[in-house]
Parts: sequence; C-alpha cells; structure tokens
Amino acid sequence: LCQTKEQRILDFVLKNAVRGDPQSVIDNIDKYCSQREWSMNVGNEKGIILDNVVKESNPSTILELGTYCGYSAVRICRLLKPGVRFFTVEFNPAYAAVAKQIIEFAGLIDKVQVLEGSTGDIIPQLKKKYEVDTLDFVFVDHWKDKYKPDTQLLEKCNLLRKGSVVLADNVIVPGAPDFLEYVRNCGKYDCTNFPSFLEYMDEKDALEKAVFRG
Ligand SMILES: CNc1ncnc2c1ncn2[C@@H]1O[C@H](/C=C/CNC(=O)c2cc(-c3ccc(F)cc3)cc(O)c2O)[C@@H](O)[C@H]1O
Ligand SMILES: [Mg+2]
Repeated sequence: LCQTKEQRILDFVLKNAVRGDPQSVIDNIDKYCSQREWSMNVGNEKGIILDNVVKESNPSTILELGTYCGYSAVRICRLLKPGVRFFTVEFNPAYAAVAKQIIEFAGLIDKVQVLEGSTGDIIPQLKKKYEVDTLDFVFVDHWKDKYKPDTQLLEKCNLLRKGSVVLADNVIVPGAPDFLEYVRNCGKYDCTNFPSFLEYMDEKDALEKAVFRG
C-alpha cells in the first residue's frame, strides 16, 4: 500500500526508529536511503556540517525552505533549546503529510510549524501572520532556481538582520550558480563554502554559508 518512495521512507521510520528519539529517526532515514532507495535528504555528511553551523549560530527563530520528508527539520530541531520557533515551508501536500508524521514521531512537532504553501507566498506573511521579527537562521534546500529570488525576497521583507545565517544545500550538485554569484558578489553577505559529498553518493557537493551584514 506504500505507493510513493516518501511513504516507504515514513513506513521504514515508523517500523524501525524509536519514537521520541530524533537521532534514531535520522539514522533510519539514512539507512533506508543508502541501502534501498536514494532520496534527496541532506544526509549525514552534509548533515554534520549543518549540525555544526546550527550549534554555533544558537538560533531562536529558524526558517527552512523545502521540507520534503522532514529529515533536515528533525536534524536541526533536535539541537534547539526549548522555546525556539522553527518554520518549514512545503508546497507539496503529500510531502508535507509525510514530514509532519516523521517530525511528530521524532517528538519534535511542538517546535515545528510546517507551513503548507509556496515560499513566494509564505515569506511575505511571516512578520504579520506568524509574528516573526527577524530570522536567525535560514536553511535553503528547495528548487535550486529559487534560492536567489527567495533570498532576495527575505531581504525585501526585512527578515534578515546583521548576523542572520543563510545556509544553502547543493551549491555544487545540482548547483545554484546564480545564488552563489549573488551572495558572494552583492556585498551584503560574508560567505563560507563547506565542501562535502552528495547524500548517499561519492559525488562532491557543498554547503554555502552566507551571513547577512545588515
Ligand atoms: C519554490 N517554492 C517552494 N515552496 C515550497 N516548497 C517548495 C518550493 N520549491 C520546492 N519545494 C519543495 O522543496 C523540495 C524540493 C527540493 C529540491 N531539491 C533537489 O532538487 C535536490 C536534488 C538533489 C539531487 C542531486 C543529484 C542528482 F543526481 C539528483 C538530485 C540533491 C538534493 O540535496 C536536493 O535538495 C520538495 O519537497 C518540494 O516540494
Ligand atoms: Mg538538498
């Protein structure tokens, strides 16, 4: 009855992970996607870099663009102190449904708001509708051609402040060349590249950290 890969990932987690244990959820998604079916989760190599950037930023208000199955939502939220707010945006209802169940199973649903819709519509609503002042941390992992326009939209909506961290997945594979060129040359960000590997593969990939200068 599990027709989609995402449902099969959820089923594997529900069967094999430990309820309320985010690390076991992460480990089992990685196990399924490396042994059975490849899937576009940030994975464990890039995930460890993500963990370190989150830890050093110690963020209180976090936004993720592109929830997919919720792997990076679980990865990020397992590190956060109580009382922080994590918003994640997903416009595919089937993916959002899987992600909510995975986040819930991990015991993190109280920290997470899965906002169903398009980033282009939701980002402008964050201040008024979701009572966001500014964002401390943004994880960008949705369609690669939307990285640059959505980063510019975050700026336009005054959601970034001095020191806000924008961390982008896949800047080598599939790549986000216009985003890289923008954040590295527009003069508004201090950029750091973190070379790593594509999830569950030996191919090179990288994360880019862009810290807003304010
Ligand atoms: C544009 N506005 C949007 N608003 C809300 N949600 C959006 C969205 N765009 C995309 N999404 C959602 O984000 C997710 C999209 C992620 C796109 N990611 C990739 O394409 C990707 C692709 C690869 C990949 C790498 C190598 C390869 F051979 C094949 C694929 C690896 C990755 O780590 C990736 O992140 C989906 O859940 C989609 O429904
Ligand atoms: Mg990715």
